[in-house]
Amino acid sequence: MNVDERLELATRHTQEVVTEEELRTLLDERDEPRAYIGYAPTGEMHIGHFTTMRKLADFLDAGLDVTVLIADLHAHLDDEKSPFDLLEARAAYYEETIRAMIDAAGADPEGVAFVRGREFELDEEYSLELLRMAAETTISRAQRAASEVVRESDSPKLGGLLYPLMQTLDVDALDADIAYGGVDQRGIYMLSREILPDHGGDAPICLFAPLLSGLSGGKMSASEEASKVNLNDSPEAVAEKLNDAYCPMGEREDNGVLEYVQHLVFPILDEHDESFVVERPEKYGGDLVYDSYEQLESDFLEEELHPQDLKNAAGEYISDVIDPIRTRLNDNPQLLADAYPEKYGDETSA
Ligand SMILES: N[C@@H](Cc1ccc(O)cc1)C(=O)O
Repeated sequence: MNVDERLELATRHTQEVVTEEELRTLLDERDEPRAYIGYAPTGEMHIGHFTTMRKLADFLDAGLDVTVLIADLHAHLDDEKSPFDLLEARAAYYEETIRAMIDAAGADPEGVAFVRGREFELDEEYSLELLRMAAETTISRAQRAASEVVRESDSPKLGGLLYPLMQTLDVDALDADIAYGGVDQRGIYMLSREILPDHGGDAPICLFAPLLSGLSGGKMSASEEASKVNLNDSPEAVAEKLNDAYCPMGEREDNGVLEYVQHLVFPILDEHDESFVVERPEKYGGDLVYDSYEQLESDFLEEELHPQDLKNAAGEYISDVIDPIRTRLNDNPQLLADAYPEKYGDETSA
């Protein structure tokens, strides 16, 4: 593969690359540059996570050395989203689910390194550099950097300010050339680009995935169950969420159904050389077969493809795509029971 091909693979379906020139140079100079993505194990994982994660398959194909950081301490630093005594259980659930997602995306999870934050974030050298950074960074700068990520509150805690500094130090500790994440991570990594060179590291090249709409229109919300498909939702639950989704005839804006078909379903179908089939009775014109998202979208915008038909088909494809992950989680109910005892604990603790 030449540099252009690797660049195209590494950047497709992303929203922003900072900067493409730096990335090209990196790919040109190095056969196996290092990329990482971090996840703070807080709420349950959903198809938004899967969409972001799917790109790791592209990274591996482009010859990158990929690390997934399970940022356990960050999950607690962010307004105690995860209680301290649940960090290990949530980290275990995230790691297993992420492995299943990588597998379902057509890549080999064995080819990805997994690391927990606390394995290196408590090292002396790391801690010392963190204190130096804390001494130099203003509260308002740290707050601004983390504002899209750390939960807002009327009385912000110190943990949320250390959060972006530690995320910055992680880049260096993991020796990553590339930081990848949702575009909500942008503020933090722009801070990293600015200050890391003064702290013994290099400014990371950043790749940002788009943040997709929720299914009920507007942003996907962790607290709004109907707005997202969880990775352990049954086929019936997926069908129901899709059926209730916001998907007005001929409209693209805030249309989560279209976005998931574009960013999750099509890339995975492409991987298997399959097309997207919308089954329709003969009297409504018969089946529609799409080989590309662009064809599907143009039919939808021209109102050739009815929202209900799209929802039915999208529900089945999304359900198929998450099926191997659902199976892994159902085979090991203890993972969810330990990670979210209030929601799943009773089912298995008898
Ligand atoms: N900020 C990321 C988690 C993360 C933590 C530390 C990192 O180094 C990278 C990413 C999130 O929102 O989930």
